[in-house]
Amino acid sequence: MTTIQLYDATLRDGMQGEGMSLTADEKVRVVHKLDELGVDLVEAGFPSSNPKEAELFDLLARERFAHVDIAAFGMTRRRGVTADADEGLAVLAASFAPVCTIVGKTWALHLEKVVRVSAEENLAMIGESVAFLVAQGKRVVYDAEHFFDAYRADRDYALRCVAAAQGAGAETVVLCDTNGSSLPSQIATAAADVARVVERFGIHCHDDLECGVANTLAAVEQGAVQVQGTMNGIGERTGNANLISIIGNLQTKMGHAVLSAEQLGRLTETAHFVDELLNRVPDPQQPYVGRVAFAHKGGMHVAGVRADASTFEHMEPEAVGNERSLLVSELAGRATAAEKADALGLEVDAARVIDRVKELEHRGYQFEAADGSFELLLRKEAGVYEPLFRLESWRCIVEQRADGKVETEATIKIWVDGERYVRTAEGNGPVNALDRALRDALTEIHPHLRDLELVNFKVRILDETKGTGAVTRVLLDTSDGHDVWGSIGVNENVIAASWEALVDSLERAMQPARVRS
Ligand SMILES: CC(=O)SCCNC(=O)CCNC(=O)[C@H](O)C(C)(C)COP(=O)(O)OP(=O)(O)OC[C@H]1O[C@@H](n2cnc3c(N)ncnc32)[C@H](O)[C@@H]1OP(=O)(O)O
Ligand SMILES: CC(=O)C(=O)O
Repeated sequence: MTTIQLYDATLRDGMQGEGMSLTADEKVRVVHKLDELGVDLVEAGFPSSNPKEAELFDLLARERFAHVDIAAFGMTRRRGVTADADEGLAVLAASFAPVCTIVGKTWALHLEKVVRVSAEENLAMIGESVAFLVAQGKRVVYDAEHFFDAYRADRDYALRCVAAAQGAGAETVVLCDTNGSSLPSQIATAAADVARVVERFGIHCHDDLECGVANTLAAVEQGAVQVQGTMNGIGERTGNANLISIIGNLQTKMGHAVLSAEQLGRLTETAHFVDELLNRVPDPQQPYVGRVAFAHKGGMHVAGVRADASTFEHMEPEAVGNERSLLVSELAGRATAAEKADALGLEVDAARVIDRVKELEHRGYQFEAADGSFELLLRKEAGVYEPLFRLESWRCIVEQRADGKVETEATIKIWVDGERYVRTAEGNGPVNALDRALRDALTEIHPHLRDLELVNFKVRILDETKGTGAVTRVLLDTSDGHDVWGSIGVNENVIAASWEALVDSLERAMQPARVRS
């Protein structure tokens, strides 16, 4: 089977997306990550564009990569200058990068409105620019910008443009759907035509019609041997074709061994690494690598997965470094409760557990994001639940002073092992003050509760139409540094709802270690 080259454009085209920016050092880290993943070519940037890109190329020149080759990006010579006098091409020629990717025009609209050259002059710009870089010892990738729009406008001229690049020595000619305006059938027709004229062609798609990945695969089916894309599909406008999904599809659906099994197992961590560096929250629904890409919620689905995961999964999540999860909710059936209880080593009446979940969700609870509270519910049903303390009372005072400052103080009175604890604490809000007072008492007996961190606090009003009489749902995420769990509280009073979630979060921290499902 043909070997497909993986070409990552995250650091060039990806950075053309709104809000996308990385420092030169961060970009170097991305290249190392892509190298570990097994990407063949990384388009690191446009070295003649700005000082940061120039600095990046200086940094990259000192790095060593196991597999990846760096491509420097630029464009064909400007009109009216020779290739050897063109400043942009000179920067590419001087770069350490073994590969130079240059973009050139194909579409009459651009010849008329943007570069303002004749069709023949454009062919000369393409051929001379490629030939110049080849003569400088570079491997040249030629990006045929707007190829598919051009093909629809004037098929013969579009084919002459790519033939000119190939004739001048381009290693690969890449068909670009620059405006993302094409559908898979259009890509397939044009790519099949190109395959008759050009030996090695690649594909570069944008996602304006949400067809970026499908279009890329359609071109591969017609013989494309290089696939260009970006991590998580970042890029100009609606983004580029998502290389993560392209890799997943090529490898697991189309039989192209683009990565080793070990490298494929890094797909999820690589996708998340790039999101983290860009300060983006990973899309939970992203195919292959999203947090819920293999999450099952419908009771009938969970029952199927319990019998054989392939009943409701297109592949083993572990193969791409992801994991399966089962979501507990009012849509669950007995199988979900049974699976969760099994993982904790608990024996429960699964039907009763699910009835209880459904009844609680009807009252405003939501267990999907409250795995800690659900675990406690299971333990109560299994008869192995031990409360941390017995509550006598809690009280919160919020005081606004004349100078505008708001002070909060909480007092808790609890009983543990027959002993009464009364504690008062201040906080930056009622929940913080209650947490401090409660943990002040409990850490005397359970010191490790001191290490817990409340990492997320979400409040939702469930019946807005009732105004201040509405029910409030509080979701709390707690971390012990290794594990994060969610807990939930529901009450008409927001502080009471918060207290309930807080107590669940601490009680969950006291439960014995268990297996996750
Ligand atoms: C489809 C793509 O994604 S291509 C990559 C797009 N990415 C970027 O543009 C990011 C980096 N770009 C830059 O830093 C700047 O645009 C630069 C340094 C490349 C050029 O800057 P400037 O010289 O100020 O030109 P500007 O950005 O306005 O671009 C228009 C010029 O480029 C010329 N041009 C555009 N495409 C091409 C091409 N493929 N080949 C030759 N010339 C081209 C136009 O003719 C125009 O020249 P003119 O001003 O003499 O008429
Ligand atoms: C080259 C490129 O990024 C494009 O044509 O979309």
